[in-house]
Amino acid sequence: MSSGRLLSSSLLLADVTLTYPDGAGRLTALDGVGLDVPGGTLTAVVGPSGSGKSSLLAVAATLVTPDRGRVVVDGVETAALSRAEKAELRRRRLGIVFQQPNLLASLTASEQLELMAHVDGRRRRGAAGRVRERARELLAAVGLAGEAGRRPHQLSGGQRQRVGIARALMNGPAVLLVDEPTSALDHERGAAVLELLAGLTRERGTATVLVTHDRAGLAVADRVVGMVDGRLGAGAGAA
Ligand SMILES: Nc1ncnc2c1ncn2[C@@H]1O[C@H](COP(=O)(O)OP(=O)(O)OP(=O)(O)O)[C@@H](O)[C@H]1O
Repeated sequence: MSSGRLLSSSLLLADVTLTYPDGAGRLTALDGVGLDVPGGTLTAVVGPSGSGKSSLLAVAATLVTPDRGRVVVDGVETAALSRAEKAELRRRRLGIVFQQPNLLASLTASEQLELMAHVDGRRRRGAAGRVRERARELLAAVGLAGEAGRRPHQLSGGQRQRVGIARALMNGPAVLLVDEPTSALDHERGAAVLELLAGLTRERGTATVLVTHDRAGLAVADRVVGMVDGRLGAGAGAA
């Protein structure tokens, strides 16, 4: 094991501060944030608009570099990585689920997932068949075994979000970052998507961070943290 790796947690943020330019000064979006999410657990982050939730996800995703602090993804310290190394880390160890799944209109559900594996670029002999098999397995895991051949316009909003979740899991990520996955869904479909995320987190051992306003999200979480003015605190019931 190289010295840059830690085994204790799959996502660790320590004393993370992020500021943005704001006129003549700086706006503090994250203020000394610490978060430790072990594999196989789901942490829900709740908080008012502008409190820093999206910034937290962007930093955890290595899309934005904080002014200060550590971001450790699956044991890898990210501070010293080049842009290319961060991109590879994202492809191999991070899964991201967005508010809208942004599926490609011309591809079937299975092809949306297969594309992820090809972008990942790990090609082996016979890989295409295995990639297809994995896509089918994941679509079955999100309850879409019968929909693998359907294109986005033939799927409901909830089904499209499930495709987005399966796609995020395609490369076997250690860390799953989820941003308001139920905002476009009715209560019942939203609750089902959140239950699914919690189940997949335990089954696949991902360290999952879920930003949500949805009370059903709090119910499925192992831990709820509240975000106020860029700071994290215990947040059970804070939504
Ligand atoms: N690219 C940026 N440049 C400047 N300021 C930004 C930028 N992104 C976010 N901010 C500011 O940082 C603060 C935190 O924003 P962030 O989007 O992380 O909050 P949020 O909790 O996700 O909000 P919402 O729930 O509305 O999505 C806000 O004051 C916001 O205006």
